[in-house]
Amino acid sequence: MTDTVRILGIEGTAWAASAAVFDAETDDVFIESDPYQPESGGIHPREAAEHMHDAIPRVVERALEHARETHSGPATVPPVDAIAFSRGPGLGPCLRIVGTAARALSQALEVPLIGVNHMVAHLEIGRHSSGFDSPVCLNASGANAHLLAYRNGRYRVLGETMDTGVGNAIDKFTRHVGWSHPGGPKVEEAARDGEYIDLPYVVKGMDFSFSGIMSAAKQAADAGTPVEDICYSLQENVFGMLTEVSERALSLTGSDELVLGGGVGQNARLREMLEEMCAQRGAEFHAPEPRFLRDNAGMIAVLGAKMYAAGDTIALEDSRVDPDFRPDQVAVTWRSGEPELALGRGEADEGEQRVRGAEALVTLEPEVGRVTKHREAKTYRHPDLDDRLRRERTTLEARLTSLARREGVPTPVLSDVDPLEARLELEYVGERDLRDALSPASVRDVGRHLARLHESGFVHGDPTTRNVRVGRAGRDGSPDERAADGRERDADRTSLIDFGLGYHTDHIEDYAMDLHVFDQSLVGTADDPEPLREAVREGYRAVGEERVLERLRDVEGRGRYQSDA
Ligand SMILES: C[C@@H](O)[C@H](NC(=O)OP(=O)(O)OC[C@H]1O[C@@H](n2cnc3c(N)ncnc32)[C@H](O)[C@@H]1O)C(=O)O
Ligand SMILES: Nc1ncnc2c1ncn2[C@@H]1O[C@H](COP(=O)(O)OP(=O)(O)OP(=O)(O)O)[C@@H](O)[C@H]1O
Ligand SMILES: [Fe+2]
Repeated sequence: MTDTVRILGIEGTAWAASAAVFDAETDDVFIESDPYQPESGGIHPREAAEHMHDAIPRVVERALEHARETHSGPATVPPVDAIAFSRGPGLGPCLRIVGTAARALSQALEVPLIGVNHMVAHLEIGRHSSGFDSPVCLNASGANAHLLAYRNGRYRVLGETMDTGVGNAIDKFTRHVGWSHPGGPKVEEAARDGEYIDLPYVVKGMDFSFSGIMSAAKQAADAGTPVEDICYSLQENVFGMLTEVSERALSLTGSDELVLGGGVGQNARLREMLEEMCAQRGAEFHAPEPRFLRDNAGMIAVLGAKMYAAGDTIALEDSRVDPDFRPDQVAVTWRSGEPELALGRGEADEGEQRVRGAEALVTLEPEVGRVTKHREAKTYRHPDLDDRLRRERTTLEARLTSLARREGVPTPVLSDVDPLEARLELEYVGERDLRDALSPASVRDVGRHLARLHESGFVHGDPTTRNVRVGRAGRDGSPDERAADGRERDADRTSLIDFGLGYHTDHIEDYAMDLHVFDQSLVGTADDPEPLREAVREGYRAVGEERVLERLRDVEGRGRYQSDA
């Protein structure tokens, strides 16, 4: 008998009925899958469940056969050590079939049961095959799109889609033009012959939205724009957005490793953009092989083995499936004691005068009180899109930095702007980034500033802990004067910088999103974010409207699994 761990994995959250056997000693992963292919339209939950009902027993049997064939122990010993299954997120009717099969098998073989979060499995398979320590992970799947990073025992959601998953968005467009499911590979194919047309591009901090670009794409198709041009431009904008937010996540966390997960990760253009972005900033990029990107039981078995080694099994009575299972709900038992991301590390050493942000190269001259910010070309983006974004953002940053200041929010004084060159010259403010000086008092101050912007009818757009400076402000406002208003100690006073993603709006939703972006960045950078999140709300309440905070609670309640509806 061998003592190597072998795990049987079962997957069936939506379309892939799949079973796998992972052998931890040889690192071999055997996968047997049977995809559901809708006759027309997208995934129908009932049809998908019928498919699972038929196909799960078949693929499980095939995987078990493989396990028996490769098993060296006596026939009385079970061929696998545990059964791991996707507990969610996914379509309820499909999940229940998988759950039932897994429970039955665990009882029949008398081996433990392991409940795996499908999204965490998409991430862990990349960590497993790359050997990276603590990467940021971009999950680009059908029903989801989000950025995850490990911190303090959980995978934190640094950013995510504000509406549909990325694959579903693409699939809806292809349905509109009459193509069969799944649409992603067809868009990739058609894009080869396309030319660039202007389409919306929406990122808010590390969150992003696909609804605007998708309606524009459908309208363009209805108006007779060549479909290959739309496909090409959809890929450029949608994948450009995902690449940009990934870069923001690397910049915010200080990580220099990125892994990709999910079915859309099979797209060569997406991988090319991520690869190029990472190369440009000196980070490492890894995409697992295609059979591990699309939904598959291999990733369930691999994570199952890690959980098994950590003793993370579940009792039958606790093994209910969860269609809304979020990755940040999972207690990451299999990584305890591992090193954390070195958060708070900047890209520049003390004394060095150049900082590479997510967007720009920033030259700091504190002794003369000056900062020069240059949005350099991002070669992963289409040049037309790149020119447009850099120009727009430079102009907006100049305009809103000054406007905020007039509305009483401390920001740097602007001394020069050149939109064509995407270059700004600003006053040097503060002593350090908020990321390195988090305190309830300082974030309370930020809460007040955001409320004041919103009261004036615009949003910051990217209020992260790196876009707030703390400590002695710029040239005006003597320390005494500011201390005299009795609010915060001088050391906790904050200035806002980097307004390039800001815009005018009177929608409560946009104000709530602004706060949500700040919240997520606190969650991503602080060990104990709760008191800080509370302090932001306190500060906001003092100046702004309660209904924005109410809307913020709605926004937080979203981000649930969305079916293909
Ligand atoms: C919860 C679970 O059921 C769900 N699964 C899922 O979405 O299947 P996945 O295999 O990760 O991704 C399927 C999506 O991946 C897209 N896709 C496949 N090949 C593609 C390609 N070459 N380019 C773009 N998209 C592609 C398909 O169009 C489809 O939308 C998820 O992970 O969100
Ligand atoms: N006016 C300023 N005064 C002092 N420091 C500044 C100023 N502007 C920028 N910095 C420093 O440079 C860093 C990067 O600047 P900025 O956020 O504007 O660039 P970016 O590329 O847009 O970054 P990101 O998109 O990652 O937020 C800031 O985090 C801050 O440390
Ligand atoms: Fe998936």
